[in-house]
Amino acid sequence: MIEQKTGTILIIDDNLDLLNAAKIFLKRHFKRVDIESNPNLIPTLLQNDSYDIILLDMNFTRDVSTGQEGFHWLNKILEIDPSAIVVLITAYGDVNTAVKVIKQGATDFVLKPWENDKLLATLNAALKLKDAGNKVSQLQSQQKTLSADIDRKFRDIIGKGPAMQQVFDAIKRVSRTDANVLITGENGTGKELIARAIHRNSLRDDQVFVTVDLGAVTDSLFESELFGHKKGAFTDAKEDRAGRFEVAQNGTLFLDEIGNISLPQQAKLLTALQNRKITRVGSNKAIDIDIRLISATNMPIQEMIQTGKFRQDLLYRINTIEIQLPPLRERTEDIPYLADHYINFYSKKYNKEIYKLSDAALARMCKYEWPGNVRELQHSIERAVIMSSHSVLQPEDFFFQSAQSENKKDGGLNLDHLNIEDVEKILIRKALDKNYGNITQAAQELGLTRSSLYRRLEKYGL
Ligand SMILES: Nc1ncnc2c1ncn2[C@@H]1O[C@H](COP(=O)(O)OP(=O)(O)OP(=O)(O)O)[C@@H](O)[C@H]1O
Repeated sequence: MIEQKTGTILIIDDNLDLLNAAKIFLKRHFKRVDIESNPNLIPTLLQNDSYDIILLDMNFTRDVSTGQEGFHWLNKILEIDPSAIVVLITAYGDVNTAVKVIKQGATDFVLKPWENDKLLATLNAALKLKDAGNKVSQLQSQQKTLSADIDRKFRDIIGKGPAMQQVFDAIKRVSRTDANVLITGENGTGKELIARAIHRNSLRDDQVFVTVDLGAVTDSLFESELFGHKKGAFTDAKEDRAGRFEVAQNGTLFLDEIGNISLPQQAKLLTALQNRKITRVGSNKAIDIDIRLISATNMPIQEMIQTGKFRQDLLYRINTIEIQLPPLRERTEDIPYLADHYINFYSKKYNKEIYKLSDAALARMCKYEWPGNVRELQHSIERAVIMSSHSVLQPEDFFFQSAQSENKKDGGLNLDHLNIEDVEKILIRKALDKNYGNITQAAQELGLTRSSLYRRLEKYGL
């Protein structure tokens, strides 16, 4: 197979013989080699074309050998393109020249007269550096686009009532402080939404926001998921891998469902947070970590501390500031605004002409308990928008209507003797039956994430 030549090179030197000889030799190894004897044309050349490497002489005026001209043109090139890879051509091979050249921003230098093999080796190394730089900036822009895409769906936070206004106020106060924040609230109250808003308004907003659903991380993978591992550390460790702490370096780490981790896991997490260092599984090298930590839970953490299920010292580490998100049933004043927001959103998405809720539907919504909170409301509206054939949504367009009436039919349950867990169990069984055991659909219907539903199935032995 013929190897594809890569790399574009511009050589600038006042010696035409040298230029031609270099071009003939380098053309055999690189995709394109341009030559120029007049350095004054450098700005025009760089505006019209892009080069992977620029090979630049240090002296252009006859009898001048101070190298000042080379530095002048080096600065000009870097002004035009700060990521340019410039290799200087110098007649002096001393350490002073080398240090000066690199300090001024050149990548390397070659000695005149050069040996072709050495020149080739220098240019190949410079090309590798350019490729690596290109890859990094490509990955950075990919990462920015991906983050912006993920973030878009978490942008609009609706909350007109006093409870959410207090939350907005807290976001404003804490965002730029770098303090650790614990967000508490039932499923679907918007904990991740608020965590992302804090990150977006923080001093780290141009860095990554990394989430870990601790409820979905198994015991055996906890350390490797959070702290990473070295190749061979365990059977499945086929290669070195960074954990979430490292991936979040300089950014924000969002530990969701922190109330779900076991005591040994809490101890490991606490050590990492206290020392601000982590060690990959199978390695003994500690890595410094600089992250802003935001955690969230729907568990009653204070009760868990009383019963010895959550460590007090870990809580102190994570809850410098605590933000409590009220359940939707306690802020019904927000329901009309949330409903409007999601009706608009899903009407556009599904290309339907649906404008609003009927008064009767809104009244039903305000009475309903919303166990899955805003996520459940969002899904109910999505479903209603898809299914409805009229432009104003009616109570019968909503699933909760039938679920509740079915509940009543269901063996005439006496609600006075049921606790929350009993009701949860009934609702989960119903959702599973209705969706023929499909976890994703049942979870959606209940306004839960798949992992939250799995945890409940385990808890209730369903
Ligand atoms: N105040 C709000 N305004 C608009 N949308 C909201 C609001 N609160 C929550 N949502 C929406 O509800 C859904 C669930 O929110 P989010 O994932 O942040 O909740 P959560 O509390 O983290 O849930 P879980 O505990 O299940 O992880 C998301 O689609 C989110 O955009």
